[in-house]
Amino acid sequence: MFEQQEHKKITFIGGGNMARSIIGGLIKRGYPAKLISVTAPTDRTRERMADDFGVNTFEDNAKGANDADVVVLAVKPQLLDVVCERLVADMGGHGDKLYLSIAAGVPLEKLRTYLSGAPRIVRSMPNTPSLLGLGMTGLYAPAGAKNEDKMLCQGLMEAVGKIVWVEEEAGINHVIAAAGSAPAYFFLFMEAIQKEAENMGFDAETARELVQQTALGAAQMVTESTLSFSTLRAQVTSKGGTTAEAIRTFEEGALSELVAKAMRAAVDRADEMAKQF
Ligand SMILES: NC(=O)C1=CN([C@@H]2O[C@H](COP(=O)(O)OP(=O)(O)OC[C@H]3O[C@@H](n4cnc5c(N)ncnc54)[C@H](O)[C@@H]3O)[C@@H](O)[C@H]2O)C=CC1
Ligand SMILES: O=C(O)[C@@H]1CCC=N1
Repeated sequence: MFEQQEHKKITFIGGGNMARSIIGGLIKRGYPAKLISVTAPTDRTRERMADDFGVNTFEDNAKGANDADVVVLAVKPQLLDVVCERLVADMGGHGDKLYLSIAAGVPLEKLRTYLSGAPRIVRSMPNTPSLLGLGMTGLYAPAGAKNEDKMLCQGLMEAVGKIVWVEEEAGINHVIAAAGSAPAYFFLFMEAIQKEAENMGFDAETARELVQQTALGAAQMVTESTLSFSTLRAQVTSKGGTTAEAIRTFEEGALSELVAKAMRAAVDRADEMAKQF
């Protein structure tokens, strides 16, 4: 998978949770650490990146990005304008580099403005399971983007999980709702089950074990089966049994509607961010 990227140097601007997940996933897949650089303002972040993954680190964004082929924009959305403008000013231009943004809610046209008209920009929406090579990333490139650039970004993100291209930029916000933010939904659900298992008398460790092994088993069943989610659910739900009562309780609480509302709230927030940042 890395043939075409063998000589590509990647610099991550920002070394937070998401950059860490992608870098960890790349290293796990055998991407050479010496080709990866990370910039971050704090010593601690840079030290952790160097210690954990053996990548190059820089305090100065432009120094880190100067000889990169691909610059991954991995700072918080609200910092992107300042960070990008400073970056191109310090590099003396956009350098015709390929920029891959992972930021939620910052439209490509705004990125292009912040990056002084850079012609090669791809947007992506990854998620943190990338760290384990189990990421799910949405990618968007504008009409006219070079196929070579698209394939490079695809190859990078495929190295840490699965990818899907969206035709319209708005699709990136739908990927946020269904995948980028979604690990947190599952964690929340697990937190709730663990909490009640503890209320029922299990110690925290046992409660966690009950939840995590069940979540892992369920996710693995979904992955290995061609059956629909609802069929798999039906297989657990004996007529007149315990699961039926639990599911009825979820339905009474309109769980599906609540999930839909939460996903729409994530999209709305991304739309709002697009106006702000
Ligand atoms: N956390 C997640 O699950 C996901 C995050 N994203 C996107 O990834 C981006 C980063 O998010 P997180 O990693 O969660 O945030 P984070 O807060 O963990 O990381 C941001 C990083 O940027 C660094 N930073 C701050 N100012 C900087 C500067 N001037 N120059 C260079 N680096 C600077 C910080 O030190 C920090 O390491 C955001 O745009 C977010 O929308 C996208 C998908 C999923
Ligand atoms: O919460 C956020 O805004 C980012 C984007 C998707 C996951 N984390």
